Amino acid sequence: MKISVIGCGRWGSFIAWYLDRKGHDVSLYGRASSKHMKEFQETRTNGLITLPESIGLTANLEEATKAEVIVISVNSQGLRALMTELAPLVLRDKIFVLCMKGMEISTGKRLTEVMAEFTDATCKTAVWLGPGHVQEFYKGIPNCMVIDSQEEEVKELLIQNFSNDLIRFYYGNDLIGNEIGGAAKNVIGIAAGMLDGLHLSSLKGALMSRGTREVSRLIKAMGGNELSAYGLCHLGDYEATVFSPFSHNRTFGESFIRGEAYTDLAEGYYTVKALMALSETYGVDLPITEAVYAVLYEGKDPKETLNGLFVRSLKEEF
Ligand SMILES: NC(=O)c1ccc[n+]([C@@H]2O[C@H](COP(=O)([O-])OP(=O)(O)OC[C@H]3O[C@@H](n4cnc5c(N)ncnc54)[C@H](O)[C@@H]3O)[C@@H](O)[C@H]2O)c1
Ligand SMILES: O=P(O)(O)OC[C@H](O)CO
Repeated sequence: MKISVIGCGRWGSFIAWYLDRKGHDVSLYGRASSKHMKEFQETRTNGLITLPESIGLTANLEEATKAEVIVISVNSQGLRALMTELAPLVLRDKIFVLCMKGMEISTGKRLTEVMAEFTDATCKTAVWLGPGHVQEFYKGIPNCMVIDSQEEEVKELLIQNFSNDLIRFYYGNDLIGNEIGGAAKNVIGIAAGMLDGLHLSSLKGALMSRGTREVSRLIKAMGGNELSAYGLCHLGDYEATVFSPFSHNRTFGESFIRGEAYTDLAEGYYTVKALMALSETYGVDLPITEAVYAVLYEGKDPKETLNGLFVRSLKEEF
């Protein structure tokens, strides 16, 4: 398959490497101003991954849209700007694959809903979610992921053509649940980092249990399948987020508690805002999300906020 990957950061560059390794004809697009693209053009490496010569590097967006499959892996808040830039090219008969975990804060939309504003009926959109860090895949450590789409034939095509010994893909069947679950796991990842920063890592078991529970409530209220919170998009991603030293979201949470600056993309920092709005819209109680929001955006003391979670009225577990 001829595939373009848009977004040449940590994840987009890995996807390009992975799909090239799978035998596809891959090119990687990055803006000419991008430091990631400059690094790849000059050295073919970003320190995490080295791209073989078989992967074309381009800073020409029109060229990137010639492929039949267009994978997008930019920061979630940047998707609308990217699609606005693509709009004059009038794209038809394309399959877009979103490799991103977030939601649009300004509208509260899931990323496939943002895509729907920009694509016509000839274009199809899928999401690719689940656990995995470049550092591990690149060493040959396998993992399981999920691809979901409203179009059955698109799921089939992508899963058949993308699976191999490194990634076992499952067929998703709950776009709402998978998108919300994938985005929300980054907020739980920040909470996990905060616990690490407070030397309370032993609470991560409870975080896993209660985090999945609150996300499952939200998914159900939004019309999705609550079980998706226990699937690869969310619970299945906790090892890579709640526990991994490679997780940007977990590291961001820990750095925040320590008062240290953190500059890499931590999607949960933005997603927490979108989840707060959804909590209100759907009337769903999201105590962990609220706690993360209070610490990040309202300047609340982390330890006191945690104590606040413990003194809420006592309730049934399920
Ligand atoms: N296991 C997984 O599924 C997994 C793993 C890592 C990251 N991710 C997701 O991938 C997404 C990207 O994360 P990352 O860690 O690669 O971030 P990153 O900051 O390393 O890379 C993002 C890239 O997007 C580029 N970009 C932003 N707007 C653009 C635009 N309009 N046009 C072209 N390029 C644009 C930036 O220049 C940057 O190079 C996030 O949503 C993240 O949650 C998923
Ligand atoms: O490094 P993080 O926290 O952005 O997480 C990356 C992936 O989503 C883990 O599967």
